[in-house]
Amino acid sequence: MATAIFYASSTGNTEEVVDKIAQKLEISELFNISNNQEDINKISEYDKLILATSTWGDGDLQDDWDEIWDEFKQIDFSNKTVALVALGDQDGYDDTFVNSLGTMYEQVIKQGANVIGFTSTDGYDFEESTALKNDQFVGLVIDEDNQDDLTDERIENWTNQIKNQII
Ligand SMILES: Cc1cc2nc3c(=O)[nH]c(=O)nc-3n(C[C@H](O)[C@H](O)[C@H](O)COP(=O)(O)O)c2cc1C
Repeated sequence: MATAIFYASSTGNTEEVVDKIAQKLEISELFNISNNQEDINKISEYDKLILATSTWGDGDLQDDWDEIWDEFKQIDFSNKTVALVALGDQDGYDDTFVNSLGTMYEQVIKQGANVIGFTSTDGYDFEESTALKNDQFVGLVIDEDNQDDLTDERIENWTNQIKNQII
């Protein structure tokens, strides 16, 4: 079965990152839930998924994810392999850095997901984040506000890391 990416983006940063990931992994099934929140219902049709969000407010999920969150919580993720991506700003929000990733991770594992694609915190500088497990980020973390020069390399490394499990 094909792999799909579901994402939402307020100012376009996550969208840009998702487009690059899709290109690297040759994934053509992309669903922007900022355009159509109903698309969330299609998650059940895939057993391999990449979910991407940015972080807003005080470590919150991006607004469109937030709006469908009650529905999202009902999705059964058992037998699904999931890789997570989050965008944040480690300088401006160093005590809630990519907390949206932590929120998404906790929810999908509660619903039975096999989450892959953890990454090192080397090269990031922040005080606190809920997106950590055993000192690793529970997905790919991108900071377009402070480290956009590292984005392509981070995407390259991460897509190579997950390729065999997600495609
Ligand atoms: C008002 C506001 C609140 C934010 N809150 C957080 C936050 O709590 N933690 C974090 O890591 N990033 C935070 N960010 C940074 C965004 O997640 C970041 O700019 C991201 O690249 C936006 O992606 P998008 O355009 O796809 O929505 C915030 C940005 C703004 C403008």
